[in-house]
Amino acid sequence: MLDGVSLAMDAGDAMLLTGPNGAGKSTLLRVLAGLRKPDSGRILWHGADAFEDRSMHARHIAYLGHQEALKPGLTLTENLSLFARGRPLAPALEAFELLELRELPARLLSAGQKRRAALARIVLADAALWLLDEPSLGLDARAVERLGEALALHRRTGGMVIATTHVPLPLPEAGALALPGAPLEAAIDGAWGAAGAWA
Ligand SMILES: Nc1ncnc2c1ncn2[C@@H]1O[C@H](COP(=O)(O)OP(=O)(O)OP(=O)(O)O)[C@@H](O)[C@H]1O
Repeated sequence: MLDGVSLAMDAGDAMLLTGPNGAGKSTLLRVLAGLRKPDSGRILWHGADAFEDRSMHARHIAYLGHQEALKPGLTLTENLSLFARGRPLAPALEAFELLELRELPARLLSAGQKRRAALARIVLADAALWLLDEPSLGLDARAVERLGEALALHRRTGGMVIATTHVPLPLPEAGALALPGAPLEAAIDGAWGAAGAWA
């Protein structure tokens, strides 16, 4: 499904992954995140193979999947603290207007608030490469604006973004990679493969 896919990123770059349902966008993101090994091809970070040193690769990555990965019984502050490694929470909470909700258990957050919390975790991660699977899913217009500001700040400071989407995202001057989708038999055969490199 991902045969022949090749992309390279530099500091400040952004890339949009598009394509029909089932085209392999989420799969490619998971491969890039080091969560799934490609059948063939390589992921290189400054020339070093990501799968030879997964913990090194993980340090460069902040990955947002479809699930928000919040512990429902913990407050937002407690949830984010799990990822903070001593970094202050306030800038990440502020970026998505979550300060007033910080003492609420995650189970009481609305779908859009949970998405904002998951995005705050990405900001907090302080990672060079953000891998975002449909980051604007469930966000209202104001939150999409805040997302745009967070993305712009990340890129201005040398960060990189790869995002899947079915809708326009506030990501100006992003490159685009359209995955065409694959015949059902190819998906069933498990024709995985990816090649990628970024300087
Ligand atoms: N672990 C897996 N084993 C086998 N097939 C899988 C696995 N995960 C996903 N697939 C299949 O791979 C294809 C690509 O899935 P993927 O989630 O990457 O698509 P997508 O482009 O992100 O789709 P969407 O736009 O619906 O989010 C689908 O046909 C899916 O059923």
